[in-house]
Amino acid sequence: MELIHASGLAIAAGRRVLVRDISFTLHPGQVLALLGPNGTGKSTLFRTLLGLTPAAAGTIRLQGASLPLPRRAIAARLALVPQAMQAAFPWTVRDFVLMGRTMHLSGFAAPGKADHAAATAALEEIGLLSHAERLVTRLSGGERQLVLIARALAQNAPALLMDEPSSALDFANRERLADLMERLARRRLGLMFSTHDPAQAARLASEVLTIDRSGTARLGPVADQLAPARLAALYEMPEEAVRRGLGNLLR
Ligand SMILES: Nc1ncnc2c1ncn2[C@@H]1O[C@H](COP(=O)(O)OP(=O)(O)OP(=O)(O)O)[C@@H](O)[C@H]1O
Repeated sequence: MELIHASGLAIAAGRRVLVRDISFTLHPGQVLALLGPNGTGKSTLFRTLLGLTPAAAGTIRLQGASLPLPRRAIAARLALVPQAMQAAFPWTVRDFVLMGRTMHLSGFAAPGKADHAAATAALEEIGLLSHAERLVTRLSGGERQLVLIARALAQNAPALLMDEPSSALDFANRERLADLMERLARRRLGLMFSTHDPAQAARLASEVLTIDRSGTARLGPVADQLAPARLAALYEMPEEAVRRGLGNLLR
């Protein structure tokens, strides 16, 4: 069963079409990287897949069901790790992660045993269990990013959209996240993540979707998409500069 299927999709910010003709499929166990210069529409693509921003054209199917779908039906199929936490309220880490369970609760029902167990498992998975009673407003940027990942895991959706999930993480936590993503893929979750780091895409993904400044989307295997000439065209920079930037990745 396809977790996500996008066909002829055009994404827009307000009335401005950002990217035309995006087509891709995410299968269970697949890791798909999303690469492109700043402001080309990566976050907007995620918002569109989640039904939060209307598509300008094309179709999106989540596990065979076409958008638009009720919020709960989307949340049962797709979880998002957003780029940054917008938490003005001093929730504890545990309560914040429990919000990932909202779609499993009816109305204003209080979280039950299964919800607490899912939140605990998610915190444990990301190594945050000892931080469960801290306030999210007092966490560092990297710790907040880990909490966002835990909240998405607690949702128990079969597919995860991760918007630059390691941008604030230190080297050790980046490696832990990479290990976690590999574990999740082995458990047959589908993962789609945006990154500005071709090395991270090369390490984790089998396929790469790129969006360039002209609004063109291109899908292909990692080896083709991350070739220096292709990256040079994508980022509009000299191939020599790409080769310098990639350094050891090419050796
Ligand atoms: N709510 C909004 N209203 C109007 N324009 C928006 C809105 N959100 C985003 N945009 C515009 O849409 C374009 C794409 O933004 P988006 O955040 O999707 O890019 P991105 O590829 O994720 O960027 P980055 O790599 O910098 O995170 C940008 O030009 C941005 O200014």
